[in-house]
Amino acid sequence: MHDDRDDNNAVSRSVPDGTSAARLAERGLRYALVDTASDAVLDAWLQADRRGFHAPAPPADSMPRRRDAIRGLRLIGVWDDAAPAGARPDVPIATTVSWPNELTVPGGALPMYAISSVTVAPTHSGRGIARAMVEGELRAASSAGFAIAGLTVSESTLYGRYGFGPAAMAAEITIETGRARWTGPEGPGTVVFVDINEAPALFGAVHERARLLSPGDVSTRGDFWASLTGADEPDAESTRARRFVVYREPDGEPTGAAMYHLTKHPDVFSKHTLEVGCLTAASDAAAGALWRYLLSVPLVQTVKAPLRPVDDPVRWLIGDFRAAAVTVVDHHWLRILDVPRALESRTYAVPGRLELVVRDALGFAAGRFSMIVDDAGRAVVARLADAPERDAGADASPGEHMELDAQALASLYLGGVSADVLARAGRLGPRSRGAVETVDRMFRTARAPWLSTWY
Ligand SMILES: CC(=O)SCCNC(=O)CCNC(=O)[C@H](O)C(C)(C)COP(=O)(O)OP(=O)(O)OC[C@H]1O[C@@H](n2cnc3c(N)ncnc32)[C@H](O)[C@@H]1OP(=O)(O)O
Repeated sequence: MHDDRDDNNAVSRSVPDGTSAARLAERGLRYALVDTASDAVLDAWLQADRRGFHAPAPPADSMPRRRDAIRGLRLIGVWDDAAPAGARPDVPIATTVSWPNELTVPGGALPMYAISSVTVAPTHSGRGIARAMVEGELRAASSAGFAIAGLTVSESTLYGRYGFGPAAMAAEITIETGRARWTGPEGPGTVVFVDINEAPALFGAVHERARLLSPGDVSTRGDFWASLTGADEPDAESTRARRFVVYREPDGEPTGAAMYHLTKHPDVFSKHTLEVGCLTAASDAAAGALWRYLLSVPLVQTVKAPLRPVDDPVRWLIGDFRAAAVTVVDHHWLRILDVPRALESRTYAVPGRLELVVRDALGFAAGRFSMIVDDAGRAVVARLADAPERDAGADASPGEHMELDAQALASLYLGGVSADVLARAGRLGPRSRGAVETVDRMFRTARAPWLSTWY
């Protein structure tokens, strides 16, 4: 298994991008790595990050924990040293954070450069600061040897311009419990309540197995499960409302975990809404048992589960298909930085040959590539000379031709969208039509890609 810690050290120490530093310096702004040895500097960065997402200032006694959670990461700040009197010059006007994690892909996993906390203070928006930071992080990822970068987004309009594509969708599932009637099998194990103190370790252990079953899912950072469950802030009102259940196999092994809270109906005590904060499962039996449990909680009229896989089997586990309403949203956005390495890191459903011509305004993925997949589903991808036309008569013909941009390539990568859909939407080059069926046979996966968390 890949060890994230080695990459983490390399990433957090690597210098900030010179091109972006120069671009921002022209505007009188200082772009730099955050000095993670200094508590005061970390606190100022955290303040900027929370302000960027309109979050309340954190309680003072939570600061040591918050600092520890980010100290090992690559933190970038942008400072306006010419801020007028009264403004706090130590608080950055823009932030990003990055760290290495592992992305599950069909047939394996590969290191990924995760980017988050991209914020620019409203006082400084619209001046190209976010662009400089995101491009800087992509250059940093590429020079550190990452083949792929990823992020989850506050708005889906932000990252396509940098070559990110929506690669794994999420389903928001709303189920009317009164109509649902369980028809699925009964698992052999048991659903039990667990205390919040036990929740982070149990949820983390289950997810660590579950994430490897879903292309598109990622490894999580050390503090992630304490933060998601609220175990790091047990007295907060939102935490106290949460309930935690675990599915244990007959031998006691936990293979599923769910967290939820109830939103009370203002008038009718039997019409509450149960909101699922997390459902992670390493087996179909565990997922089914947890769904069955959630749909049977008394006094609940509606169960709402955001962030589910688009092919969640739950609609086939209940008696009334229309008891469940499903809305699909973009969720995991990926950016391919090294085409041969990214494509060679996953397996493919059938053998085949392709010639890919990738356009990329930022350059990372641009070029012509031959892709040959063998009978075992393993790919060999090679950069070809940049001649615009291949020699049609040559036996070494790289295969059917597909022309696309970096964003479309990222969306195709995990099989989350078909080339047919992209072609119908005019997202592939005009000469790509002949390759569509081949690409779809090769890239398709048994399961829809899914990212089970935010990061
Ligand atoms: C991975 C994550 O962290 S997702 C979280 C993103 N951050 C947030 O949602 C926090 C609140 N928002 C913000 O902090 C800022 O408004 C940001 C980060 C979204 C944008 O910062 P800015 O410095 O104003 O962006 P910048 O001026 O660099 O604009 C870059 C490009 O994005 C576009 N853009 C900026 N804001 C938006 C928006 N809300 N919707 C669509 N496009 C936008 C600009 O038009 C510009 O396009 P172009 O370069 O192709 O011409």
